[in-house]
This record gives sequence, C-alpha cells and structure tokens, in this order.
Amino acid sequence: LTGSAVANPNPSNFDREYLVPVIIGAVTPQTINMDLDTGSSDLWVFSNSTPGAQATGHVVYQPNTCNASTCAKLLPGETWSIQYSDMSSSSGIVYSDLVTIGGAAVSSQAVEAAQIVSSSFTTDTANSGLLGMAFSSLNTCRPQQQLTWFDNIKASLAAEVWTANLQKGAAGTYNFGYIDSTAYNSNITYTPVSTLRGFWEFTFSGYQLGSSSFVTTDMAAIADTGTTLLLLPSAVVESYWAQVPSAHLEPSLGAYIYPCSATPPNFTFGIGSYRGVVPGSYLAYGPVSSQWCYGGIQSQGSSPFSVFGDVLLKAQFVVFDVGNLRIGYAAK
Ligand SMILES: Cc1cc(CN)n(C)n1
Repeated sequence: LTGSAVANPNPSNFDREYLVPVIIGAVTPQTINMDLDTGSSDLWVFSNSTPGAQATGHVVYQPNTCNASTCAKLLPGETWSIQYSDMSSSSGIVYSDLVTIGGAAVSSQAVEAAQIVSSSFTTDTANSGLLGMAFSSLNTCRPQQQLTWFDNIKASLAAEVWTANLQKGAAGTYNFGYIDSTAYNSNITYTPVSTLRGFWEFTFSGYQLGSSSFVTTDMAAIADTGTTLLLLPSAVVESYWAQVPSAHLEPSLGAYIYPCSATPPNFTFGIGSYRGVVPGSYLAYGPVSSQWCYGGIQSQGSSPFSVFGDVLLKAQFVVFDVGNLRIGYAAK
C-alpha cells in the first residue's frame, strides 16, 4: 500500500500553512482540509460539536453514528485537549471513523471532534483541523491515548516512511509508504531522530548566514510542518538580520522586520557534510505595512531546540523514516 496527497498552501497568506484534503467517514464521507503537522500528534477537526460562533466558515465533521460496523463510533469517556507553542488551543470528544489520505485508509482512526477552539483557529477558515504526524506519545486523548494516523497505517504500507515535498506558493505533495526518486536532485542525507520529546528531533551540524563562513556547531532542531517560520537561537537570528540594512527587532511585534525592498540572505544548514540551502526569497514572509516586511527567520525564544518550519522545509525534499527513526533531507 502507498498513498499520495496534495499539500496546498493556504491561498490567502504567504504559505502560512499547507492543507491536505482528508476524507473522513465511510457511510457519509466528508472531505476536510487539514493542516498536516509533524509537531503534534492529535487528529482533530471542527465538528458539529463546535459552537457555531467558533465554527463559522469552516467545514465541520458530522460523524454518522449509525448502527453498521462502517459507521462512526463515539469513544465513551474519551476527551482531548491540546495547546500549541503559538498559544492556540482546542479540546473535545473522540470518535472512531474511517480516515483516508491520498488513497490510504485507516478504518478505525481516532477522530477528535472539537467542542472548543481558540480564536486563531476560528479565523483561519481554510483550515478545518490538524493531522498530527509526530509520535503517538504526544497524543492528548485520555484516559486511553490514541495512535496517529501514520502509526495506524504504517504496517500496511510498502515501507514505514513518508515524505514531504512542499513548494513555495504552489501545491506540493505528501507521499506515504514510498520515496519518489524523481522528486529530488541530490542524494538523501539521513540523520537519527530522537523521539524522547515526541517530536521529529535531530541534530544539525551548523549553519551559514548569507555568504558568511559556515559555523560548525551541533544544534538541536525539530522538523515541524505545522510551524510557518524558521526559528533559531536569538543570537543567530540577530546575526542573520544584521546583514539586512534597517532590519530590526520590532518590539510591538516581538519579531524582526526588514524593508520589503530588500531580499534577505540565504540560510544554509548542515547535516554532516550535506548543506541545505534556503534561498533568501523564501525568508521573506509577508508585509506588515507598505514598506516593512515580516522576516521568515525568528527567535526560538526559550525553546531547547530550533524549529525547521515551512519556510525551510519547502526548500527541501524531506523523508520522515519512521521505520528507521531517522530524517532525511535532499535538495530539489
Ligand atoms: C496549531 C499549531 C500547530 C503548530 C506546530 N506544531 N503550531 C505552532 N500551532
């Protein structure tokens, strides 16, 4: 078994997130556009349990709890509650239902129906749920923790692997169970993943800011398709934006902004001897005013690891190798 699904950038805002059409239900299937998130492990959707005021503009999951074996089933007593690093949150109840992504189906997937969602979810009307693809140890369902869609399907796949091929301002692809050798240019460089924190966490070997020299220093990072930007240690971020005249940390935003007339420098990361290049044009996130633009590289704050979000991932072909607990990067 293999699967392949489109990854559509959210049309209205600078590739803030990438949405995948997910088909939920067998008796009355619904296609729900969801944010595939390698930084979390809950599959949750706006639903008929979400208050109308919070669900306005969203497609909502309507579980068909009929009596046949193919119907949705409420999991009695199960609840979930999650808060993300951007302080957004949601919570609710849990059904079991058929979930198909790119032609690959899981018959009894825990589908977490939202009863409450925070405001940033309500306003993002293109996004009707999150599809967690980190490790199941982070799943918030209680008292019985549930498995991610990938954990449920991986034994049926040709290989316990999936890949992300996100694009700048265009549709990309998530493939499940195989590696499309026509989708990348260089050899794939793999590095081990630590699952201790439940994330796709790995060590990178250093970085280069623009045309400065490469800085060799082991650093921790997670690959997080659900985070838009590239988050690095504040000292690195300061050095990076120092290369752009008039770029500065804008206190009211808590973020670096720069003149939109400038093109930011490239950012290069190392894994062993591999060098992954993120073009400066990928690090221009979007305007905050007529002349100031929001930087695609920002501080990781107090986090113990950097966050390789979409602005970096879209410049690479990325292999999430669950079977061998490793992550791979290739140029494309
Ligand atoms: C909703 C959401 C998901 C993520 C990344 N895991 N963030 C930062 N916010």
